Amino acid sequence: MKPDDKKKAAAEAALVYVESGWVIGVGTGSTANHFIDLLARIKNRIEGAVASSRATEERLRKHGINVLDLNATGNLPVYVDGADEATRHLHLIKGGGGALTREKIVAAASAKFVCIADDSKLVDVLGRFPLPIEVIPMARSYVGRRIVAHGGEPQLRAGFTTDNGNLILDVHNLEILNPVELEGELDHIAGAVTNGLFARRPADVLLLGTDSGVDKIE
Ligand SMILES: O=C(CO)[C@H](O)[C@H](O)COP(=O)(O)O
Repeated sequence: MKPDDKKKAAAEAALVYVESGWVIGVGTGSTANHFIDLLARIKNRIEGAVASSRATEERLRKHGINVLDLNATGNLPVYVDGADEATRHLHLIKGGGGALTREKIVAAASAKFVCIADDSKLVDVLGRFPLPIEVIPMARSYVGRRIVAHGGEPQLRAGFTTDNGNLILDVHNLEILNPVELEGELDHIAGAVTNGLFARRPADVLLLGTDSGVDKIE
């Protein structure tokens, strides 16, 4: 099965976590896009969705799905989003699409985080995928030096600005043996808005599209 078909299968399996009358959180990326396209089929049964990026907001609106502001909804029952890497402990690297800050906010405000991905995303140790860090532009060099002190190799994502007007440093060569600790340490660097580790608020369920169906890890 092609990776995209596996992503679609995982997205379809996430629909059972959506209940009638709910406002749900929706992530960003190609797997989340499959989920949005499938969600359109049941759009009349849900109240609406909170988007984790402008791109997602646009796609939801195109399907006629009601888009709501997180400030108006309060906490959400469920958030559905993809990941760049995931472990069996449900720790994730996210932010390949650069939406990590809004994704982390919506995940934090949701009772359940359902992560959808194809099985190529499952790893034993996080870090082969470069860890994205959103930084305030004036802090780019400072944050970079602090990352080097952590043993990482930061690379500026060229020509990219986040929905929040910031930059992304993609950090290579990290072997992340303790994601909970590293997430906290990186959170304390001045000028680093968000790092792409989702370990302090991990996924609650991981739905992985495989050649033989969808595996559920929880
Ligand atoms: O974190 C993300 C965007 O910021 C995405 O969830 C992540 O990059 C996975 O993308 P895709 O579903 O296209 O493989």
